[in-house]
This record gives sequence, C-alpha cells and structure tokens, in this order.
Amino acid sequence: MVLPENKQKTDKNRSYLESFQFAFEGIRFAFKQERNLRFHFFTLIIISLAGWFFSISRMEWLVLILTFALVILMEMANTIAEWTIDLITNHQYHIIAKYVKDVAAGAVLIATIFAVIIGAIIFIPKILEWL
Ligand SMILES: Nc1ncnc2c1ncn2[C@@H]1O[C@H](COP(=O)(O)OP(=O)(O)OP(=O)(O)O)[C@@H](O)[C@H]1O
Repeated sequence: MVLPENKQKTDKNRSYLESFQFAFEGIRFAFKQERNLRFHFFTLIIISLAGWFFSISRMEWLVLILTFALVILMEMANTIAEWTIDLITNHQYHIIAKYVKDVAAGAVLIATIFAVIIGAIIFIPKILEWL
C-alpha cells in the first residue's frame, strides 16, 4: 500500500499523542487487513457474552482476559512476521521466509489451543450444570 506523499512519515514521533495515534492506526489497519484477527475478536465477544450468561467468577474473568490478550497479541505478532517477510522477499520464495512464517503461524496455533483448553475448563462444567 502506498500512502500519499504528504502522509509518508519516516522520522521519530515527537509526542506521546503522536505515538498513540500511530499505535491506534496500526491496530485499526491490522484488523482491517487480517481476517483471522477479526475472527478472534468475534470469538472474544461470544465468549464474553457466555461469561456474562454463566456469571463466571472474577478469577475466571481474569484468566479469560489474559487469554484473549495472548491470542490477539500472537495474531498481531504473526501479522508483523508475515508483512516483514513479504516486504523483504517481495513475495519471492526463500526457505528462511518459510521457516519464519511457519513458526509465527505455529505460535498462534499454540496460543489458540491453550485458549480452547482454558475455555473448556471454565465453561464445560457450567454448561453441564445448566443442561
Ligand atoms: N516468501 C516466502 N518464501 C517461502 N515460503 C513462503 C513465503 N511466503 C509464504 N510462504 C509459505 O506460505 C505459507 C502461507 O503464507 P502466507 O503469507 O499466505 O500466510 P497466510 O496463509 O496469510 O497466513 P495466515 O493464515 O496466518 O494469515 C507460509 O506459512 C509459508 O509456508
């Protein structure tokens, strides 16, 4: 993606406000471009509704919030790896590029598997009780 010339900035941010502005722009751009991030966010809303429905404890909310953060952060790290590799390789095949992208994807998978396990530990007993 090429920005108009007056928007292309490569020097250091001069204020905290400017740093926040670009950080939010990064979050917004990642969500716009990455389908998986939108999917994780959708899951976060559904699980939060389930947490509210089953009146989960404060401790369970803490674990869930940490898990949401872990999965979303891993997905953003994966996006950083993918875009950096595409920038460096210009979409040409390189074995190291493959390793970097596959390891980054593996990290997301591991975070997701643990998130599913945590969700199951919290919700399965509550669902069984509710049935
Ligand atoms: N430049 C490259 N050189 C070598 N292998 C690559 C390269 N780019 C991608 N690959 C291989 O293709 C796979 C898919 O890469 P891609 O960038 O499309 O990820 P993706 O499918 O968009 O990932 P995600 O599902 O996390 O969004 C990588 O895991 C890697 O094995």
